[in-house]
Amino acid sequence: MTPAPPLALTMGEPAGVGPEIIAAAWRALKEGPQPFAVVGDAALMRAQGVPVESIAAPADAARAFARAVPVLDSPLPAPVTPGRPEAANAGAVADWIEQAVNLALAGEVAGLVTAPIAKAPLYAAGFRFPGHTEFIAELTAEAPFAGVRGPVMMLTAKDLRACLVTIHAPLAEVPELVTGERVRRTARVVHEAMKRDFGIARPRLALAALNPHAGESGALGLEEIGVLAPAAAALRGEGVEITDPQPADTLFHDAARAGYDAVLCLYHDQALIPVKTLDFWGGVNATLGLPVVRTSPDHGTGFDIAGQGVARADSLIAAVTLAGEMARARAGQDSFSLRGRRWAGGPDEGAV
Ligand SMILES: NC(=O)c1ccc[n+]([C@@H]2O[C@H](COP(=O)([O-])OP(=O)(O)OC[C@H]3O[C@@H](n4cnc5c(N)ncnc54)[C@H](O)[C@@H]3O)[C@@H](O)[C@H]2O)c1
Ligand SMILES: N[C@H](C(=O)O)[C@H](O)COP(=O)(O)O
Repeated sequence: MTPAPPLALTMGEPAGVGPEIIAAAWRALKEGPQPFAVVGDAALMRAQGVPVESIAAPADAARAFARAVPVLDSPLPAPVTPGRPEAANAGAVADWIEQAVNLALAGEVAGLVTAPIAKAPLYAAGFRFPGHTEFIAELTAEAPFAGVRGPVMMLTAKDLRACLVTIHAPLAEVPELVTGERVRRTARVVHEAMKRDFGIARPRLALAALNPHAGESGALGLEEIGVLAPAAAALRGEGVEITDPQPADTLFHDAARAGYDAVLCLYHDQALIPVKTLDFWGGVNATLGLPVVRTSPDHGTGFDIAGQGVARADSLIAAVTLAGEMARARAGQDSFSLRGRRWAGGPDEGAV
């Protein structure tokens, strides 16, 4: 089996569940066609009880992948205690992400998968971005990109792709942030990403309303009349197939999901509740509208269970699988899907 081009997998917060779920993901995927090179601390990877091979370049990953975790070694400055993030390591966590992005921009990897980071310790160390999404957007801002530039955060599980119009905004600020321009830009990014990264020739988008019953013709709020419906009409006028704002509670049942390829949700939990309800363990966070493919597990660092050997790798496995599929779609390769492949412990067909 010809291995796919490697992905870069950043280790994330070393005191979180990242190192152990990377080890579990490698055990599940090592016989499969999608190699990855870990960007992180080789000694910490080795401490997870898996064979590790330090490699000089991502091109060496495929050769080693079936027998050892390939690591582009970038050692941490301070020791790691599971569950207790160390400020001295925050710089290395950000550096790993930057290294992986640069490898993707240079074409040395097909995309990147990022193990969870903990925001608060990074903020305390001076990290000035809300999270990976905005950081990677900044790192790729100067790179050429033939399309409407994001970033747009998408959470996906099984057949649901939920794309966020606002991300980590306090709920009280959402109505003011949901402008016609932000809705139009998000929809354009999603429309193009469905074609570029998912091979969907004629994307069908749904738009969630903000207010109960989509505002009840204005009786329960005016955002649908004044902002959302006009934005949807303008988008349809430029060839983006998108619904008028729909009552959010009617958008996520089985039959509704069959009616669209992606749904625009106006705030964080409007997207993440249905995604994590549909498949808490197999959801994936993907960043759309950037020059690089990037996915991440839908969960965080799990400090309360880190190092206990109970963290599940389902979401990371799904993130690696999806990144490989998006990279192949983006590269215009055959629409071969990893989902059709089964290997020891890997995701079953349709698991995400
Ligand atoms: N992909 C990412 O980088 C990412 C995603 C979400 C949250 N975060 C960050 O992670 C930190 C902690 O976030 P949180 O506490 O809100 O959420 P969390 O996902 O870390 O933990 C929530 C609950 O889920 C459990 N859990 C998490 N991952 C698990 C796994 N793989 N297997 C089994 N159980 C698991 C935890 O034990 C905890 O009980 C925050 O700083 C947050 O911003 C990062
Ligand atoms: N997507 C996660 C969530 O919102 O629950 C998390 O915050 C990760 O965000 P980044 O991928 O931007 O780090």
